[in-house]
Amino acid sequence: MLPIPCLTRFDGAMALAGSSAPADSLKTSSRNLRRWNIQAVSQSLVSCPTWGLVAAAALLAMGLPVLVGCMKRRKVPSSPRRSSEPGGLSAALRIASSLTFGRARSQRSFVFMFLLLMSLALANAAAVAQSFAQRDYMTALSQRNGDLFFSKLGLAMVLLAATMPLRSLAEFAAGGLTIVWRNALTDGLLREYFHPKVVYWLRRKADVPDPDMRIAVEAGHFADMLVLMLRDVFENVLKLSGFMGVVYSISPVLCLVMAAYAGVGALATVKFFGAPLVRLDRTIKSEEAAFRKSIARCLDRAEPLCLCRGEPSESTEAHGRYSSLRQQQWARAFWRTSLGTFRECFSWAAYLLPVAIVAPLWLQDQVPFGTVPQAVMAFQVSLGALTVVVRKFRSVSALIAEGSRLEGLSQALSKALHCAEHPLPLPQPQKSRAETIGMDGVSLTLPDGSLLYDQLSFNLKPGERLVVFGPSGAGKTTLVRALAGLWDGGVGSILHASPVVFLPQDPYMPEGTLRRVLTFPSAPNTFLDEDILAAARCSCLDDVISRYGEDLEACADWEAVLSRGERQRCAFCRLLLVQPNLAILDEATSALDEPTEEALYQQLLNLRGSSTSCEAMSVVSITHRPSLQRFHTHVLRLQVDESGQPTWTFQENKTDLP
Ligand SMILES: Nc1ncnc2c1ncn2[C@@H]1O[C@H](COP(=O)(O)OP(=O)(O)OP(=O)(O)O)[C@@H](O)[C@H]1O
Repeated sequence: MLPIPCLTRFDGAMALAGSSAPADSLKTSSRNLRRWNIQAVSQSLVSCPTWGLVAAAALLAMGLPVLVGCMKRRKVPSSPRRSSEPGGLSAALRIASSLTFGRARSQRSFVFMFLLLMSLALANAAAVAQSFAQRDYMTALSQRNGDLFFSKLGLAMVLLAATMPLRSLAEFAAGGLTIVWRNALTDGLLREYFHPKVVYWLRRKADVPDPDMRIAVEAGHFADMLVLMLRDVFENVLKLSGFMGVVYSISPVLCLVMAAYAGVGALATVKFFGAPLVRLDRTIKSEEAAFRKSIARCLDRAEPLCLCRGEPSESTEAHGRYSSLRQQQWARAFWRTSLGTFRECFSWAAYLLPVAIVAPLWLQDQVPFGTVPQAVMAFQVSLGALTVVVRKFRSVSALIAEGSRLEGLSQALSKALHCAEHPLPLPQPQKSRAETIGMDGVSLTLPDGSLLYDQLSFNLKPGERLVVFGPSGAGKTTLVRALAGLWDGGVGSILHASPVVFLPQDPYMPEGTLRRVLTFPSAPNTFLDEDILAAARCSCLDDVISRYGEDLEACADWEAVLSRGERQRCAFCRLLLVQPNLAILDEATSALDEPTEEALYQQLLNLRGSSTSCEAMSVVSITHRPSLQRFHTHVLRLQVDESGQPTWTFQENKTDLP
């Protein structure tokens, strides 16, 4: 039910009018009373010190936060982290428009938007009709016309009843739209995030510290707030179109005053509170994410942290982050308080102005009494619609902050996608079977421009195996990165066989079953159970599979329960199952004892590449252990000469093969 707040202000006059005379003499006596009332009102307006006090208090309450806000503006603490998020409103608008008109739009979102718009439009029409019914029953009440009063009251109740299902429909449409938009946002971000090699480049190149939080939490929150905002805008435009006409029909002056007042309010809000609140919201979001990540990281790396007794140091770090976050939160609390006070003062006018302008019209007999509460209601609703920015500014600023963070992630993903598709030098799959790896004039550089190696060239034929030696930091892993397309500094040409399997020193352990761990990243039903178990035994994993009763569906936190050597053997099992044409092992057996390592390499010698039926698989091994040399046909040595320049030698291995 819409409010009728000014009724009580007129009940004294009504009581006087009602008790003074019979109905036919009412007009004359009430005219006298009205004259008396006008005098009384004007007298009290001029003379009563209370009014002056109220006005002074209002001015002070409105001015003080703005004044303190101006003083504090310089004191908004700057974040210790430099944010690379794109600019606020435009970024949020870009995301919103991509959901509505861009790639992420869907037919279902239009259906929900249509339902939302229709239900709000009908509910609003019912509310306008209700305001007229209200005017009539209030007038009937002042005239003591019981029949008219009850018939108009009945009409108002029918209109109210019609509004209820329309409001439920609007609620449902808003909920549906939120889900559709959240899906669109999350799907788009996830698709890019899991595009091959994008995660690597996102971590290396982009200053986006918390993509997980943005995708998992903020995308949903943004969709939620965007729908609420859209609903508010729809609702307020409709209200405005309905009730502003009502206000204008009652008093054009009131309509003008209202528009001017709303304009000033919106401008003051955006100008004084806009920039600092949006900036603080954005900074707090980033710092909260960094704070959360620093705590989660300690849990992830719990064992090494406890072993090096690093808790006090990490605790100091976490408290430091939190204290910076707290400063930002205090600053935001101040600005929000100022905004809230301003909003309160601003809304007083919705009670005072229409009464002050329309009551004299009734007192001069120019409008019926019901017009006064109707004017108050229409004024409040229209002013509310015009000042939606003032009222909802906290949500607007949070929406802008999250929109800009999502746009920041989207831009970082595009950049990472570009790097993933254009690494330097660009490794190409081989065209002929004459070689499994060919490097021609490859020079790799570090981000600071220093040279790792110059004009590196060598070839391996199918079945040949290369071992790479070199001191720590010589660039052995960087060579693997260049082969995998994970490097962006260098020139030259690289060819390699396909399929190729990379085995890093610290292999990736997925969540889930033992089957998934032993076959990752192949689909679960790619291999037969007996083949998986046989490959696990060949990888010296007998202990692990018997510990789980040879149950491939067993689940555990594999990162935590398997030793590093066991994890390396799991990765080796994947290699035995896939049998690619080329395997690249970067210290992939470094955690194993020598007999186990040699047993695994012996297995490699027996493997045949998946598409070369007669040739054995080619292997590139990076290691610090000279004992592995005898399993390889060629040796590449990366060194640094006396003058500090990187050099390399590539030779055939003359030692006897096992
Ligand atoms: N993303 C990067 N940015 C800057 N420098 C890097 C980056 N990655 C590697 N480096 C530097 O490149 C050099 C070679 O690193 P790489 O990991 O290839 O050495 P490595 O020979 O494999 O060493 P180790 O035997 O210790 O594993 C090192 O000095 C390292 O600090």
